[in-house]
Amino acid sequence: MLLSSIRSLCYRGPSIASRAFSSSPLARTAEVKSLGVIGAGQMGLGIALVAAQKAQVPVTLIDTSQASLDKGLKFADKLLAKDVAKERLTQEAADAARGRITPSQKMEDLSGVDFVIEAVPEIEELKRRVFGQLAQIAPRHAILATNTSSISITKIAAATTADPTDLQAPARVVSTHFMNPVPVQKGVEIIAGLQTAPETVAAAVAFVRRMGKIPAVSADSPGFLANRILMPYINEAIICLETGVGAKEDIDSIMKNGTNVPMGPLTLADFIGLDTCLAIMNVLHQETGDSKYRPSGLLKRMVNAGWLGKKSGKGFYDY
Ligand SMILES: NC(=O)c1ccc[n+]([C@@H]2O[C@H](COP(=O)([O-])OP(=O)(O)OC[C@H]3O[C@@H](n4cnc5c(N)ncnc54)[C@H](O)[C@@H]3O)[C@@H](O)[C@H]2O)c1
Repeated sequence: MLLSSIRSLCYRGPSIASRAFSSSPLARTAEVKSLGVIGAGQMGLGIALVAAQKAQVPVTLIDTSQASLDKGLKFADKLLAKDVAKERLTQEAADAARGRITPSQKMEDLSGVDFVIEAVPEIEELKRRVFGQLAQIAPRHAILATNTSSISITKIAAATTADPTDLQAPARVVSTHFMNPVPVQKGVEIIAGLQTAPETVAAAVAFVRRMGKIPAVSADSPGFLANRILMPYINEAIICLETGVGAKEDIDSIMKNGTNVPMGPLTLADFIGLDTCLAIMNVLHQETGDSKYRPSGLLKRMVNAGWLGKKSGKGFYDY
């Protein structure tokens, strides 16, 4: 079922990129022996930690900010210590997982990895710049994955064409869209751009399975599946707050206790990050031109105020 979804979502025309890539040894994904993660924020850190623990591959974790790397690794230590305390993990396994993660501020340290997952902020220009660099640095067999929540994979893949001698780079770009928090959520959306080779999608599916995750395939459509459904729900909850339909506690309470989800939509928005929620709503609104996706005014004002949710200490609630 999943494989037929992959086939129907991937372009299967006679592209040079696709033909060249299909003979690559990476079609056999057991050969993914090392991972690079770009961005050590809440998503990148979680991806690095789960890959080190479950897929047991060495991970090079890149961030331009030393403070983010320090904060991320401190958080990894805390998560591992909690697992050891609860006897979900032995101390040896925790030490081994932590020892597989190497922090760095240099993209050049990705020159030997087999698979890269980018998790920098949801800004199209930034992601395009990172993929432009990555295509020049990563080995020519490496899968180049993005964790974008909403930006077109086709556009991100197109940013890898700076080197005219590397025709197959866009065919190696795919999305592995992990859910937050990565160590807890099982689902991962896999999205192919127009240029993505079917082998790249198969490699992504196989690798996230090695990480203990459950892949689901989506088309390269605004918001993909998860955020196309989730974000209008969160946005509507914020509009209900803004227009006085309910207090924040009541909005969260009725959705939590009435639809059997672990937290209400405003708490969830705080956990995701209000900047990320706004960025996704903007993509849905701009790409579809449909006013039903217009971001709430309150969401915009909160982001302008720097109230980004849990990560900034203040959102709909205080942290
Ligand atoms: N937060 C969520 O719930 C969630 C869920 C799924 C997907 N995503 C997506 O994952 C991505 C990352 O989101 P996040 O919540 O982890 O963001 P975040 O703000 O917590 O972390 C981003 C990190 O990227 C670093 N960074 C910025 N520019 C960089 C560069 N050029 N090179 C290397 N590192 C750089 C920052 O220093 C920061 O540490 C976004 O695309 C987001 O849409 C987020």
